[in-house]
Amino acid sequence: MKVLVTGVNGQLGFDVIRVLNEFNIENRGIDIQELDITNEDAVESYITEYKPTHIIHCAAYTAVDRAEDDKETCYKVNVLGTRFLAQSAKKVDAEFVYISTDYVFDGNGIEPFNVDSKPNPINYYGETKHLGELEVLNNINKYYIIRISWVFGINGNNFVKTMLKLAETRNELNVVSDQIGSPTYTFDLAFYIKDILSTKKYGIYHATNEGFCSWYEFAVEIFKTANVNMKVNPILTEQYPTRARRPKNSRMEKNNIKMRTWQEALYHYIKELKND
Ligand SMILES: NC(=O)C1=CN([C@@H]2O[C@H](COP(=O)(O)OP(=O)(O)OC[C@H]3O[C@@H](n4cnc5c(N)ncnc54)[C@H](O)[C@@H]3O)[C@@H](O)[C@H]2O)C=CC1
Repeated sequence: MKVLVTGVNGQLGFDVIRVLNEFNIENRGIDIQELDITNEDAVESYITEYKPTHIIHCAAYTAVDRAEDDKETCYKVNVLGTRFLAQSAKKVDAEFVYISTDYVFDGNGIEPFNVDSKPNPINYYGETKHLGELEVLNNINKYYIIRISWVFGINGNNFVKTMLKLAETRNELNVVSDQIGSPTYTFDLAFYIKDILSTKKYGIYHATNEGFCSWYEFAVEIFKTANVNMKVNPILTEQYPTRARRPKNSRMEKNNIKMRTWQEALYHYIKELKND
């Protein structure tokens, strides 16, 4: 196995490399400095030269609110970048892992979305991630599309770090309580992704830590786990307007995937953060 990982400076790519190294799997992690995935020629020559057996595509334009005003860049990275990578993967006969998101769904109802539910994104970022999925489906047969949600990892910024940072200057916070999903630790995802390689069970997957909660419940658990005193007040989405709409129901049904609960994952994550 020879694995190329994009987005290595991001949350997930960083942990994927950590896990591949732990298992002595030959790999190379790259980010925009080494290869801008929106440059078609550069992508093709990079991949035909390195000849990976697997590509784990974690790079993306992930600024959900900014995407509404910077559609061109978001499209180039999430749609064209994915197309170029998938086409080049096919040329060298590499398996392709595309990381997608709960934001491909509209969030209507209260039932979990399953892998066959129809995507219907309600913000531009979600739209481009869905178009990215279609690029994968149209360009390569050996693919794993893995939809993940509410990610937290050691490298980069996320909700957990934001909450703990706010606690340095505040003792009361309002947090949205009517968006429900599954917080997920990138380290757990990285193990899951490593295990799926070469299974040849190509298709679409939902991978998250076990259990659902609101951002409000997530925040309460973060402060409890980190032993921080904080008054957290539940508020409605309407009371916290953002540039991009967010789906209210981000519950995803998983197909035969058992991961530890988000609370257990959070406990280990905060322990790791404190050791930093
Ligand atoms: N953060 C989250 O809560 C969620 C993330 N996802 C998906 O998971 C994947 C990983 O997310 P994160 O690690 O949180 O993202 P991140 O934002 O931490 O990292 C993304 C990386 O992509 C790189 N990148 C951006 N444009 C590039 C370009 N033109 N060429 C090469 N590299 C470029 C960035 O430099 C960055 O290091 C993404 O596909 C994202 O859409 C899905 C659901 C939730």
